[in-house]
Amino acid sequence: MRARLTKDFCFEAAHHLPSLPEGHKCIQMHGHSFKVEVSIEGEVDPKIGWIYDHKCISDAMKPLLDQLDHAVLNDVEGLESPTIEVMCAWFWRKLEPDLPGLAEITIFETPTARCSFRGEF
Ligand SMILES: Nc1nc2c(c(=O)[nH]1)N=C([C@H](O)[C@H](O)COP(=O)(O)OP(=O)(O)OP(=O)(O)O)CN2
Ligand SMILES: [Zn+2]
Repeated sequence: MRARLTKDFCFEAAHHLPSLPEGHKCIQMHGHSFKVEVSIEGEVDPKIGWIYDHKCISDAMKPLLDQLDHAVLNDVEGLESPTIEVMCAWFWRKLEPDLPGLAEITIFETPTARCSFRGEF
C-alpha cells in the first residue's frame, strides 16, 4: 500500500519584495503568519502501519523553523527575494536530503494565498 503523509507547521516572519515595481505595497516591510505543509509519499510498512514516523518531518523542520521564526526573511541566505515560490524551493533543498519520498511542499502566506512545489527545478 502506498500513501501520502502530511505534517503542518507555522511560523511568523517579516519580509519585503524588493524587486517589485515602484508603488507595489509589498515593497514595504510587512509580516505574515506562514503555514508550511510538508508531504511525503511511500510504502506503508505493513507491520507498523506507517510510511515512517512523522516525527522525522518535525525533526527535519525544527532547525529551519528556528531560523525563520520571527526573522526578517530577506536576511536569510537564499531568501533575498522571499516570495512563497522561492520559499518552497528553499525548504525543498533543505529538507530533501533528510526526508525520503519528499513529495510536495505547500506554503500559505495568507489564508487565501498559497504555493505548492513538487521539486521540479
Ligand atoms: N506569486 C506571488 N504573489 C505574491 C506573493 C508571492 O509570494 N508570490 N507575495 C505577496 C506579498 O507577500 C503580499 O504580502 C501578500 O499579501 P496580500 O497581497 O495582502 O495577499 P492577500 O491574499 O491577502 O491579498 P488579496 O488579494 O487582497 O486577498 C504578493 N503577491
Ligand atoms: Zn508579504
